[in-house]
Amino acid sequence: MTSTALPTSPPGVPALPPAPRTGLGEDPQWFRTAVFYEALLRSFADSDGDGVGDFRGLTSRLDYLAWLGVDAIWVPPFYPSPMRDGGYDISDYTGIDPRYGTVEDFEEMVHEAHARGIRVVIDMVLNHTSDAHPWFQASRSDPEGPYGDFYVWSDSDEVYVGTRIIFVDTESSNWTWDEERGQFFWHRFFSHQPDLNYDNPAVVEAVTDVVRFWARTGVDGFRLDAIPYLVEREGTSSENLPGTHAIVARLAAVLAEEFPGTITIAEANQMPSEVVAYFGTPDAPECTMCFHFPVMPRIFRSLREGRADSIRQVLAETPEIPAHGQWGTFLRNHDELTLEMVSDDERALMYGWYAPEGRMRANVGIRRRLSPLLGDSRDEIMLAHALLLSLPGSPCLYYGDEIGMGESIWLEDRDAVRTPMQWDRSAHMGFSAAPETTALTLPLISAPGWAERNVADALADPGSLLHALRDLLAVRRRHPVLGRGSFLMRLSSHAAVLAHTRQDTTPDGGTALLCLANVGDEECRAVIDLPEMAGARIDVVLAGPEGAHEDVVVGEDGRLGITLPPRGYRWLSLSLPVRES
Ligand SMILES: OC[C@H]1O[C@H](O[C@H]2O[C@H](CO)[C@@H](O)[C@H](O)[C@H]2O)[C@H](O)[C@@H](O)[C@@H]1O
Ligand SMILES: [Ca+2]
Repeated sequence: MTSTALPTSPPGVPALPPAPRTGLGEDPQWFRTAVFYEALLRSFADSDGDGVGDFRGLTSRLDYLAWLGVDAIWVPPFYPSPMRDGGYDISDYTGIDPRYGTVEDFEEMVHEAHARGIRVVIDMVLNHTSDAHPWFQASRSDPEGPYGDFYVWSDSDEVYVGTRIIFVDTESSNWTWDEERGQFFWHRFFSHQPDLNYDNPAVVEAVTDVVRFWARTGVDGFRLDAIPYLVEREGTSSENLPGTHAIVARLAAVLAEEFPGTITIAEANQMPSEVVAYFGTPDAPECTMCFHFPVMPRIFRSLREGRADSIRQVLAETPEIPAHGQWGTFLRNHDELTLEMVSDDERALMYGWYAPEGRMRANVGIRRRLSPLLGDSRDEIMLAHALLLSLPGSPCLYYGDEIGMGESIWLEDRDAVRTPMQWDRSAHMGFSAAPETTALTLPLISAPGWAERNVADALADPGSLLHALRDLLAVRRRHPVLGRGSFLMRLSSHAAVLAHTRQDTTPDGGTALLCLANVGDEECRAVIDLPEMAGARIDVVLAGPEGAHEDVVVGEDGRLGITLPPRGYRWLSLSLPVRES
């Protein structure tokens, strides 16, 4: 496969200035209040009728994303790749796979996104390459050559034995024997994805140049894929090691100096106590944002237990983060619903509730989409989003979940949740203008009840899930305290009711939002302790599910009593009365 390379500066020549980000506001803190949207390029919209989604297709749908209220898109890897891991197996870091379009198409997409006030975050896979990458080909054939030390080679596979295997469905070792070189090579993921050797300064230089290369295009940020695994050491888990942090900090310093305002998002599927280190420190910052992995399964767990304890607990175990940082939260993404960060008991519960059939599982997780996971329950989907949008962090939606798209567990691996976007009822559900006989990148969902869902129908129905989610996003946008404000868990008298406040700390007291969620499937009454809010005035900002709602007050005793319907949620704005001094 050929690639289309962007023009680059020869080594030693000062980098070109980044492309201007025309159309965007000047807010360097934009990521705090942003709603992100993962647009899986190959499955989003196909402009040229070859059955594969592409940049021009994505560009043609930006108006829809702007309408929905999306502030930033995350575009998964689009680089040349043998596509044995959905593009996370890169064979050319500075090219664009021609199936996705040209350099001009990419630049046009970034430009048009910016013109609509939408930022663009691209995926950067630094831990490993495809075995088809020329670096690996050179490394295996010429051990003494310039790329000989670019990967982690060993005469023995009895090295780093304390390191867990991540892709347990397919891999039995993190080492694979290479006949050509006559040595084992190290890989944390598939055996066709050799890990780069970050102990080699030439590797660090090479990947830093790759990051510079893409930063120059004017993208707004990078999702740093699989970042905990850069460096490995004997006698450790080879995860989150100091050497790995040093490399992330170095990358951050390069971006801050040469491309200020470019954000990084750490994909570190670890417990928050470990992840927090990927924010770095004010003196040595690392990432702008880090995904918070373990809160996600706890949202799902709480809905089946009818108790909010597990969410409370994981948030209690979440450390404070430096002022420059922000969590990234999500309900689903292009991978399995990962259960790596839960206990064995919790995992068994989650499989029982959400993956009763073996085919629904992949590695350590569940390869299903949001709507089918939640039994296509509108109330549960809305409640899950109300939680997502009110807990600390900037939320990321997954394409298609806004119309309740289904899954295909008959497809292999995580392709179950990567089927083409369903835009309308035309051929190929509006995803592609390809002839009816053309095989799409993946087959469309065919199950009755799921196959027909599409954006056009949802747009035409003011009562649709799509409209309800758009309204929810609009409420969040009107309340930036949900992105910027401090977070405090509140004491609730009912186990099913999660209560927390988000508060701005301005000299006059600022604003506070009380967010309530009844994760149970029965109506319940709860009393919430708000000791410093006695007598506060309350405005209802959000109330669901729809229906009549009682007026509530914070009594002079600092308590608020409320009855919530099954799966009910409320966002209440609290303002303290001005007291005479
Ligand atoms: O490039 C390899 C993989 O990298 C990301 O993986 C992450 O997802 C895994 C689950 O599929 C997870 O277990 C791991 O901890 C993460 O780093 C990427 O999102 C995957 O699509 C990709 O296969
Ligand atoms: Ca195409």
